[in-house]
Amino acid sequence: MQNIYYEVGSLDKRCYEQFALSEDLLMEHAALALEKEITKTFDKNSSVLIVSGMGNNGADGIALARLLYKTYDVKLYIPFELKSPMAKLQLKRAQLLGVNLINELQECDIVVDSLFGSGLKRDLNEASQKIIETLNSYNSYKIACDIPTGIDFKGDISTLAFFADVTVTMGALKTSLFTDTAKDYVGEIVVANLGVQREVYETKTDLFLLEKEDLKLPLRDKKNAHKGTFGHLNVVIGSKKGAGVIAAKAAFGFGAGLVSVICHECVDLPYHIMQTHNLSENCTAIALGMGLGIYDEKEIENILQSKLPTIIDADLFYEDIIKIALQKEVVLTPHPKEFCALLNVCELADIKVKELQKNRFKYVEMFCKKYPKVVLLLKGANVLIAQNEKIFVNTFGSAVLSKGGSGDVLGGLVGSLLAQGYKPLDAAISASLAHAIAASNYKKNNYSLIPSDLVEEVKRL
Ligand SMILES: NC(=O)C1=CN([C@@H]2O[C@H](COP(=O)(O)OP(=O)(O)OC[C@H]3O[C@@H](n4cnc5c(N)ncnc54)[C@H](OP(=O)(O)O)[C@@H]3O)[C@@H](O)[C@H]2O)[C@@H](O)CC1
Ligand SMILES: [K+]
Repeated sequence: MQNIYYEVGSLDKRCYEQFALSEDLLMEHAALALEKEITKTFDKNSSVLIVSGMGNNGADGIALARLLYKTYDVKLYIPFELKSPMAKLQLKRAQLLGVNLINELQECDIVVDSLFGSGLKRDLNEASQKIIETLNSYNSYKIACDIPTGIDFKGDISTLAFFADVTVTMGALKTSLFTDTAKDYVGEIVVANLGVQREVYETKTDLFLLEKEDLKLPLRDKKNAHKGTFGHLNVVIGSKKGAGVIAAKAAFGFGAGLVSVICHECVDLPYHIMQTHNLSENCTAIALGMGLGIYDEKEIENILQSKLPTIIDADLFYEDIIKIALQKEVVLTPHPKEFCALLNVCELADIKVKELQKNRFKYVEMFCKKYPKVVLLLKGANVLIAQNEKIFVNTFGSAVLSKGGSGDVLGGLVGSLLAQGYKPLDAAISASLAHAIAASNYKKNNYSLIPSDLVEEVKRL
């Protein structure tokens, strides 16, 4: 797990005040990290186009031009008059060496975007948009300094943004790199140390980036065990029966000892999934909401009042009845539209998906403040998993999963881990990672995955 921050200005300030590091020194390390990203892959004499803006992001790029001078074929393009004192100082240094300043963009082996960084405040003007458009059209290897130009501090893009292969971000990870909008632009993310190790630079945070190592599979180390040792999940089947059946199959494949569906009509089930009319006596967790449709209010009310660990998905986010469960440690797995409905039901906000997507962290925080026991898993290109004040980001998902049924598999995986005794937050984290990593292991192509393929990949983790 890695730390994430809303902003790192205060961490830079701490470096100056507590460790007597200078802005110049921090910037030198930023430029060294950019240099490393080039020298590790590209041969000497490769051509490098560096596009530098008027602020300190630009200054990082100009410092890089100096570091690469003589070994690489550097072309430095500065489209606007420099404003920041550091940028002016870096340019003076570069000019004293004789760095090649160019007046027109030229396609090179490598492009470094240091036009705007964390200081981007307004929409990109026309000239900047034109530059980014041209850079994006190049076949070059594209490196963004700190953050791709065009992505603002909230992670939003108002006009357009630089498409990076890699983003070398300065000091620490920022939330702006992990919005759904930013996902297509940031490429691989590398953190640059700014003169001290990250554990020194970073302070306490409640935001975390999940890594593969955070996936805790339900591996069995007990030898003296029977099926009851691994729990019994009850999946409530609704009017769209397939959803619950998909969840039940996924749960079984992810280690639940027993899985039953609660359904009053006949359902086509594999032999290893059982059917019941009421909660099973030895039930250890419940999954409900997927494909629910029209429901019996009394029955759902009873289930929501149960003390058993519960995962709730889909249709119930639109219903007032869900409030019964929100003072408990339930796991909720809404997609953005469902989360908007839930915020409305909970009288927290009346917003559309567009507004939510621009402020995912804000609305997740708002919800968790009101319901600190609930584990919220907000689906998206980057999944946010939150409880109380902590938010975890899962970036392993991809468009492979953009299919009907993927969410039902996730619900089943969460339910399976709950049934096996995982704490709700741990169940949500490991299920979400298993879901996304399994999908990325599917090698056929990125359009044909169906729920049963996904479950097969989960079984192979
Ligand atoms: N602090 C540190 O210790 C370290 C900082 N580091 C680096 O500094 C970067 C942050 O630097 P920064 O604050 O100077 O911001 P930056 O992104 O260069 O742009 C600001 C300039 O752009 C202008 N401007 C803004 N929007 C505009 C628009 N739409 N259209 C036109 N102009 C616009 C704005 O003008 P103003 O609003 O002031 O009029 C201002 O002049 C950070 O990303 C990292 O790379 C690293 O070296 C590590 C150490
Ligand atoms: K940039």
